[in-house]
Amino acid sequence: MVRGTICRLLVRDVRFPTSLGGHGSDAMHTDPDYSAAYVVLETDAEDGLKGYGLTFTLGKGTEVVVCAVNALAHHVLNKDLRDIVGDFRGFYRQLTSDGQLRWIGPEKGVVHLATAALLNAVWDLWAKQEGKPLWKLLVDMDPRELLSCIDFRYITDVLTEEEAYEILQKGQVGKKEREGQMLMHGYPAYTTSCAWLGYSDDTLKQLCTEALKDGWTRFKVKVGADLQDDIRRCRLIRNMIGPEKTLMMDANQRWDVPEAVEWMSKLAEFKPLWIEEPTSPDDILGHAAISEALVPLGIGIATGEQCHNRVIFKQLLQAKALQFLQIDSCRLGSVNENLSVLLMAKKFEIPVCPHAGGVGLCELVQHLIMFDFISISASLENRMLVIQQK
Ligand SMILES: C[C@H](O)[C@@H](O)CC(=O)C(=O)O
Ligand SMILES: [Mg+2]
Repeated sequence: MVRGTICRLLVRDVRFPTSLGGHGSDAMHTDPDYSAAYVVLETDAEDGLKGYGLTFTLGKGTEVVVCAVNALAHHVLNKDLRDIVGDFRGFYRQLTSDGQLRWIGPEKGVVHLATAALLNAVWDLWAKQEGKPLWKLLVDMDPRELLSCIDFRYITDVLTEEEAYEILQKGQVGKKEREGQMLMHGYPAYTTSCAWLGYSDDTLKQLCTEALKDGWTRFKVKVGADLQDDIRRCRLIRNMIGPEKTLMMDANQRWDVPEAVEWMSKLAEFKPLWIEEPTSPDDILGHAAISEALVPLGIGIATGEQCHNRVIFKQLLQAKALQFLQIDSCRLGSVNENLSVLLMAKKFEIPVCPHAGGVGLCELVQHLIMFDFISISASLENRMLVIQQK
């Protein structure tokens, strides 16, 4: 049973100097310091449990997100946790509809990252009070209760609550077996850790050798800054992993639409499963055009790590602009909004391969994707998550 009134909210600016080693670097983010705005919620309940939530940032931006969390804090403080989760849709909408703060969103940018951090902390607290990991809380939840956490505003033209209910009802079949499968075998994963853009060829070779030794079979390489470098690095990694293993490429929004098509046509010989974020995350029709040109070459489009909200995902799906959908546990408005995107992806039969890798993301996203497999998608085909290589 959920319990207690939220009596304290702490938010910390946590940063790691990853830029010093080029870790996490790509064609647009050459000096990322992996960071997080980290929220801790305390209640007056005697159990002493706390809710921990975060959103991922790249360094200096963290102080701005911390400010936004503080600006939203009054929506959470002194609230009874039962009232929050008892009307989670209403609470999500209260946060995202703040009459003054929504002007600097709405449901996008810094204020939405702050919403994600706060709501992630609420979900964590709820799961802890129920004595379950988050994925299990979601899996065990009655479909109607689960749907009551989702704000369907702006997406009912593609997914009504009743359709979502039918999806969840169908997902009940074989649920126990899939849960057992997850506990026994886990979820398929890939690594990006060998091939950040700032790494030398020697580092790439060394990390790739270690990854192969550790049994990795799916690899992602950063591309997009210099074509000749990309050709050399992609050849190197493809030669090392062989023709059978899976290779993905990630351009982190570097290109114009025609440039993306031209560039990827030159990298097609390395047989990438997908090109990720080929252009601006806001350019839905641009993604559709790139997809139309590259799918015949066997290259899918993956995007989502910088998609603001469910509306952008809705339109990407409507426009057939992506073949792999990458939710982000800390950019969308927490579990609430991620649930709506998982359900839309199921309706369009597009596999979800979440974005992760940054501070806390791999840990968070496991819960969402396990729930997706057990209760929604019931499929592992063309699906994987990303885990940090040790
Ligand atoms: C700046 C981040 O490291 C970014 O490159 C992550 C990313 O695009 C990914 O993991 O995918
Ligand atoms: Mg990416």
